[in-house]
Amino acid sequence: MTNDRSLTKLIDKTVQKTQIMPTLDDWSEMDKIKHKILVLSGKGGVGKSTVSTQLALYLAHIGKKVGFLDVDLCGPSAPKMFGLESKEVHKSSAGWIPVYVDPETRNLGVISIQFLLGDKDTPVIWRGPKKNSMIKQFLQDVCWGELDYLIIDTPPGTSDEHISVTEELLKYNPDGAILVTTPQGVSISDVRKEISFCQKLGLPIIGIVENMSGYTCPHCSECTNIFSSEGGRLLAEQCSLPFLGKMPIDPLLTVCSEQGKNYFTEYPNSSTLVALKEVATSLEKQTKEQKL
Ligand SMILES: Nc1ncnc2c1ncn2[C@@H]1O[C@H](COP(=O)(O)OP(=O)(O)OP(=O)(O)O)[C@@H](O)[C@H]1O
Ligand code: SF4
Repeated sequence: MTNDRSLTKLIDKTVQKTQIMPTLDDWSEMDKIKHKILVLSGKGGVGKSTVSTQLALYLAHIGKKVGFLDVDLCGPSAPKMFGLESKEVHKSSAGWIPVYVDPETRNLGVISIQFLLGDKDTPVIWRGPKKNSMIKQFLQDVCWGELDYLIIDTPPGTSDEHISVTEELLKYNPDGAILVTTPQGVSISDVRKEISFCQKLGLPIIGIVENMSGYTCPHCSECTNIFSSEGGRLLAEQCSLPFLGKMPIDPLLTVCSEQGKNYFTEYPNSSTLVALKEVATSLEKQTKEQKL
């Protein structure tokens, strides 16, 4: 006969099992995605969303199939950066259909809570459990189709959303996390916290990107180090992590992000594009090596 205690244990085990084992439906959608990448930063405003959106645009630009999931529920910025602010997401019987940056090629699909809100000024005032269930739905109910990369942009820090998205993603064999930092000490010390967050949850770290590393003059393309430089590279060396590259401060990039324009088609010969190519190449190399 089963007593109360063993029954509770049995239920706990079943719950754990159903939480860990994805259903066949979950596998079929997430299994079509080759590389699943989380983008994290310890501090706000270091350019995490800029780096992740530009990386997604660049990967799509070189012919990859890319999905972009914005799990910043309280401050979604991806729709604006992709020029999709007024769009709405549609639901089919199979799940949500991403909003495509170019509806013809459909090579870059985006999902953000902003597409569900209608009014972009509506604030999301949700407690942890509601946010967690939204994130879970984002990871299970979107019809991405076959993808080379799914890039997941997160809010800054290590909050409830990060734990939920990481735990959920770990069910689907992710490649790991890219950590974005600026070269200065304060941001670097926050990245150390992100490193230990990843280590505690068992999420591999793909590498570190140093953003706002020097200033590219929009007139002469001269790059000047206005802050200390190389902090991200040094941190990567100290922690034995791959350094994926650095992106300069480029005022033209700010303008493109603000106006939702594609930087590469606007400035195809810029030094920032060279920097971004380096980051994308390192990312491709690291994710290939990790999956071997
Ligand atoms: N390399 C860069 N060159 C020029 N401007 C940049 C660069 N990186 C980021 N920015 C600008 O800095 C501001 C903050 O960037 P972004 O929103 O990407 O940061 P974030 O780390 O995602 O912030 P949060 O997580 O707090 O929302 C934006 O106005 C963006 O255009
Ligand atoms: S960086 Fe130097 S060369 Fe370029 S516009 Fe400014 S002052 Fe002129």
